[in-house]
Amino acid sequence: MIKRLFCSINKNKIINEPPKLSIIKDTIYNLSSGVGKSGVAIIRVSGPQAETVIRKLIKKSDVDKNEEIKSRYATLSTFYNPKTNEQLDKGMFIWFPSPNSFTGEDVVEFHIHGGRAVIYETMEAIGLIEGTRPSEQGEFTKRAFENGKMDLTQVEGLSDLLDASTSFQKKIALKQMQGSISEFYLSLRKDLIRASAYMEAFIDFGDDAELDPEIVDQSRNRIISIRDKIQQHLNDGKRGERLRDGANIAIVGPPNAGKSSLINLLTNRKASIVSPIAGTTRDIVEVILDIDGYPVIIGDTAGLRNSTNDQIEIEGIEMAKDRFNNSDIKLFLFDSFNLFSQLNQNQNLNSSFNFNEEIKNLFNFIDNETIIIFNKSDLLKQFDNLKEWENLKLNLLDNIKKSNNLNSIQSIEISCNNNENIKDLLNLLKLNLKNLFEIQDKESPLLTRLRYKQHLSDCVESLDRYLYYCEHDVVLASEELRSAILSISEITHSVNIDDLLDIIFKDFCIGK
Ligand SMILES: Nc1nc2c(ncn2[C@@H]2O[C@H](COP(=O)(O)OP(=O)(O)OP(=O)(O)O)[C@@H](O)[C@H]2O)c(=O)[nH]1
Repeated sequence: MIKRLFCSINKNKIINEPPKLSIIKDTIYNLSSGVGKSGVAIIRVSGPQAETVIRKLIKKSDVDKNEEIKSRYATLSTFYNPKTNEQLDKGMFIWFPSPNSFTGEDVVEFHIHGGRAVIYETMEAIGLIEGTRPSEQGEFTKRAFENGKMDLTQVEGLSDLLDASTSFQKKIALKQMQGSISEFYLSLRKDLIRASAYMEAFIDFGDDAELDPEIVDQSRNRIISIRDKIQQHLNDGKRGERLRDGANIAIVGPPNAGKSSLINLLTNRKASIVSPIAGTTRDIVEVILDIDGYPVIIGDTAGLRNSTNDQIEIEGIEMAKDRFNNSDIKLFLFDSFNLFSQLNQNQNLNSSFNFNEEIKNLFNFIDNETIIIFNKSDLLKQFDNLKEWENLKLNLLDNIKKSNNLNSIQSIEISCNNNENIKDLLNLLKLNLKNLFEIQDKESPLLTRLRYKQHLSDCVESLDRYLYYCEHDVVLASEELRSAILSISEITHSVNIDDLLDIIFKDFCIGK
């Protein structure tokens, strides 16, 4: 049996460590507020020279040379160029001495007027002070990470927060930045360490120890439940991906049903061409929308018909079908007037509707996330047999439900021209989006990065191998447990840190 080697430390031995090198870091500065003219601009300075920067820029009377600068206090002051003594601006500064600052270093924030010249001259003046230099992209956050102010998931949360364009994205990013994801993964890690304690102890005791089958069983059961928890977290139904990229919504239907009219109504602008000519939309017209805080990409597709010889339109129809099949929410639009006219001509509810093959094929893909929309309800008002229209709708929905094995089917009647029921349609969409985005298991956070997915999958694989080995080979089983723990640890504190940091901080702005 392989035994672990321990290094014993002789406490009486005097260890001559090499003297520690004190690495003097540059003091970095940059504009932390947005670029461009603004009421107030904030220049952040971080590093050992931060206090010197304050003292060099302000008038002596504002803070006496020997006086301690009040921390976390907004001090009104006039700022001067330390070389020319020319006034730069009148504003405020806030002093955050280490370690209670964003970066963990000494930090000062100058709140000045947001004009280009004021910002430029103030930055130039700070640059005159020895040991200072402009920050690189994400360098403030990098220092915060290096100083243990945040872990990797929190840094990524901050990056997402800066990129968030809808309120749901913001909500999740804020939670992540404040440590919700770290807490979840750290507690999984802790559970794994606890569950592995027995195996480790057994190996440490060596050949003399006997495996207590009951304790092995307990340990194995604990690992199985942790493994299942991770697997459940991994099966998040692509919620995390959707949060970043937006949910895909496709509008499909026969030509002239009003698909472009609907997308224009939902987006409140003319995104797609509306015309009475069938086959107007050929390509997929995509619009990014924020519906109730959820990010959404909505696509208007080519009208589905098979009576065309137009090669471009045929290609557009193929793309529409593909988009429909791969969408999170499908809006299947019909022209109510057209449908009802067919009935009035045929007078036979049971006869199959005159749908073209392309439409009939797509019926197979109608699922729980499809909303059947009967548009142009305004045109129905001219008929006096509307009861039959209700029967016709029920008949059609029933047919689809039966052939697709669905318990229920979502449908709504609207008029794009008269704005009828558009609010109700939006509410239906919001409900569907809520189900898509919001996780049922409140304890488990959203999987917002592919990186987490990879480490978690590695962890599950190691745990599966552990479960296989633990019956026959305790050492190998224990090795697998250790590598499972390492995989989880990598999420918050990656081992290949430099490569990863470069990727993460590349997305940051210079003042962050
Ligand atoms: N009366 C009425 N007409 C509508 C309504 N919605 C759309 N239309 C009209 O129907 C015609 C076709 O509308 P579009 O929005 O271009 O239809 P489409 O489904 O995008 O058509 P294709 O691009 O050919 O697939 C236009 O003349 C619209 O003004 C509605 O609610 N009521």
